[in-house]
Amino acid sequence: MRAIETKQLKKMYGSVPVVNGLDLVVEKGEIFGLLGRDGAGKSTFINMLTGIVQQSSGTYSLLGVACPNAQVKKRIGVMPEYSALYSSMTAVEHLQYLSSLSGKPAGKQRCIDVLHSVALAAHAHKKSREFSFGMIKKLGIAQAIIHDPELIFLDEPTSGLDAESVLVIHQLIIEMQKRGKTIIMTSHNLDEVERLCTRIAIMKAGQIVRMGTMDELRAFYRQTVKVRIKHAPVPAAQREILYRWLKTAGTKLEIAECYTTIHLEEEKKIADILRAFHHCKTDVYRAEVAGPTLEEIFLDESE
Ligand SMILES: Nc1ncnc2c1ncn2[C@@H]1O[C@H](COP(=O)(O)OP(=O)(O)OP(=O)(O)O)[C@@H](O)[C@H]1O
Repeated sequence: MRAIETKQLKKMYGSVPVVNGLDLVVEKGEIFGLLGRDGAGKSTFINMLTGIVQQSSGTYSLLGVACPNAQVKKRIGVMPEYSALYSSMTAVEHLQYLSSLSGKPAGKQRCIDVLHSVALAAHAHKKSREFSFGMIKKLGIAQAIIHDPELIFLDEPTSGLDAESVLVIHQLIIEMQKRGKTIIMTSHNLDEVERLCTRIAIMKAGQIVRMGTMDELRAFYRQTVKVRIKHAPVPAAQREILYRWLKTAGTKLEIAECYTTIHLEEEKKIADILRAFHHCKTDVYRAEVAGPTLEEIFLDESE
């Protein structure tokens, strides 16, 4: 079953398309990562799917049901971007209250169990006015899952949390997936996305510019091979000829005194590069060939 399907989903603010006609399918059971620089449109996209923002055009369905739909809302969980908390209510009281609003009131023990799963059980009975930023964030995740939803939206679930809490949240996300839940998450933590997500979409200016599993993204980029060469300083008389040649041989050339990095379309061009250095009377000490990391893919795409 499809957890999410959007067709040409669009949001305009004035004349600016902030989300520009997105077609996306997320299958049930996926942990789907949305990446993109600040302002790429990730939150707006999620806000449309969760009914917080109304789309300008296009359609979407959640859990196989055309939306917006009040019944489906009960089957999804949303971590709020900014939690509006009642200062005199404890964590447990918040969860009890919020779950009752969702139509699936949670008992005290269920609340404590969920707080435990987000590493907040120790503060279960603390009033929210005494909460730190990290505690508020964890309560936001607890709020998203308290009613045991099938589809969970997490907007930067671990940003600002300490390392131990990050691990607890990662474990929670993995366990939820094992229980058949679908998770869609945004993150600026590329390691996290790489570790957790079954598929990743990279957003830029309201559009998805690249999407796939980590292996697919890597395979796509494997077409360009990054070669980093450590070499002797290039003799002044040879510089122009070598640099001109390198520019025609590859893309994304970075030149420093004794290091040159170049992206090549084909691996077999590496030999030509090394010959060019030799021809220009420059000793090569080391040549490293690297596939792209997710960070490089992300930065390339969102430039
Ligand atoms: N209510 C609004 N009115 C006008 N413009 C808005 C509104 N909400 C968002 N925008 C603009 O839409 C664009 C996308 O914002 P959005 O918050 O969706 O990006 P994002 O990818 O989630 O960024 P971040 O990673 O910083 O959260 C930005 O240029 C933002 O300024």
